[in-house]
Amino acid sequence: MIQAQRIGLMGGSFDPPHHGHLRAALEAVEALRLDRLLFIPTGAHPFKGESQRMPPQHRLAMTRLAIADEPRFDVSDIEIQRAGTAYTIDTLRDLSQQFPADELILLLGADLLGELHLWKDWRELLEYAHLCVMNRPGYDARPACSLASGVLLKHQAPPDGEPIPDYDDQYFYGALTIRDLEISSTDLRQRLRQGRSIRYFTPEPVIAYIQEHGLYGQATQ
Ligand SMILES: Nc1ncnc2c1ncn2[C@@H]1O[C@H](COP(=O)(O)OP(=O)(O)OP(=O)(O)O)[C@@H](O)[C@H]1O
Ligand SMILES: O=C(O)c1ccc[n+]([C@@H]2O[C@H](COP(=O)([O-])O)[C@@H](O)[C@H]2O)c1
Repeated sequence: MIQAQRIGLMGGSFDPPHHGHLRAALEAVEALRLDRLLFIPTGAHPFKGESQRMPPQHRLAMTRLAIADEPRFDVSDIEIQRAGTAYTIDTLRDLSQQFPADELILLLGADLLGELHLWKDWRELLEYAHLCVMNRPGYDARPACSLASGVLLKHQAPPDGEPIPDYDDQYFYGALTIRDLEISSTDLRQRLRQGRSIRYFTPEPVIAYIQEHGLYGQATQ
């Protein structure tokens, strides 16, 4: 009999991917005992205009290069292939059909929590996946707790007065504390535009790709 797998999902623009993404993903794999982790570069983003971002084929290629050394990591182009706006709820529906016997865990950095209530059908995300929120420097994870308690109530709230638990199979919502790494794609893009190095913030093959294709204002090599 095939054993059910625990599959982590990490959606993002990955514009470009960096070691903040990779460390967060690896810590989630270890802490949550994930068998695999899928990086899912966004297609047409619900909130971000496409003119503000690198075209999806470049973000997909850079993400593939970034994760190449870790056998438990994989990249899904499911959102890039989909026509129309790429909503996470649609991705979860599709993946839960693709992996019916497996357990899906959606990983979110704390920066996403402030806007989670604006996502399409956000309360229904939990019909398809566990949610796991990871801390991120500069973002307050506390709003997560009030939001999460709303989510928990729909399923199985902790008894009155008890704090939101850390990751626990009993609950659908979990918080995972990871090592703080103050790295963002915004900062990397800014450095590139200023002609500064992004070495050691992201794997070398990603830097080579950026230079080869002249992305983010780099001269083509
Ligand atoms: N340094 C980091 N530590 C923890 N989580 C991170 C870190 N960087 C990104 N993430 C998480 O990875 C996912 C994808 O992030 P995204 O691709 O938007 O990167 P970003 O650095 O936030 O980009 P940008 O600066 O363009 O907004 C999100 O859940 C985000 O919270
Ligand atoms: O489903 C939505 O309505 C929705 C709205 C905004 C963002 N998301 C998802 O949030 C993830 C992180 O997005 P971002 O903005 O950090 O690139 C990515 O997987 C997006 O598809 C999803």
